[in-house]
Amino acid sequence: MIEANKVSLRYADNTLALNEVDVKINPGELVFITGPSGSGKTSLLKLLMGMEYPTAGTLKVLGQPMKKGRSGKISRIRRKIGPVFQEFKLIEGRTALENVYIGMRFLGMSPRKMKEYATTALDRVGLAHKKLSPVEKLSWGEAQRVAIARAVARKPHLILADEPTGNLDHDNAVKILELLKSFRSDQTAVIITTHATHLIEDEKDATFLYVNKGSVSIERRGKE
Ligand SMILES: Nc1ncnc2c1ncn2[C@@H]1O[C@H](COP(=O)(O)OP(=O)(O)OP(=O)(O)O)[C@@H](O)[C@H]1O
Repeated sequence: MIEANKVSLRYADNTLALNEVDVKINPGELVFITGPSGSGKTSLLKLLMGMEYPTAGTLKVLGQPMKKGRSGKISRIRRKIGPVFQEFKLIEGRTALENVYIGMRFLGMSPRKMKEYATTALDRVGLAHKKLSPVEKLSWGEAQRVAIARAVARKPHLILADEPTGNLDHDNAVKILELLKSFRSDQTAVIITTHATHLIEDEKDATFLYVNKGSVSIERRGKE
């Protein structure tokens, strides 16, 4: 589902954010990306989302080569990806339900189906009772769960979460990780960057990508 061969990313100012990364991720994998601040974790997620392109090497996501000039095909791939980024980009003045709809707007679904999927997603994140609340009236943790509902409502094949445990106390960080992990399925891989290594060190069935100064090493644990 993801195949990176000697992928590098050099930004316009010449910063080498990723250096010859080789990684293969299979459908249904749970992946944690860890590493020091500035090591390249977000850059890796941006490549997977098609927000940046490799400046060397080859990257395929869900069978699609991720390179410049393929924006039509890449936007079709993006529909199969559910991103949860640090700044949630929820739309104020709109309800939780409307914010989840917005994530599905380009999928060509009927309004009835969209409502059904959005309602199910809000239910899964424990916010059915807040679906008609404007998002600015929600707590930070609730807003984060709306962002997760928005990412998962379309039933993506790949969920990408950038530092979802940041800004959360221990109990809520554990809950958010459990919630994200619950969306893993045979078809859906879940990839999470986190600084909270103490919360994931006991994971027995997961893949760990350790990023250090743009290099990535991989450890696979569990059911092979
Ligand atoms: N748009 C950009 N232009 C130039 N350099 C960038 C850009 N974005 C990130 N960088 C640099 O690339 C390197 C990797 O950054 P990245 O954001 O991927 O790290 P990170 O591991 O996600 O860090 P953090 O844990 O602090 O979020 C850093 O040196 C950063 O300063």
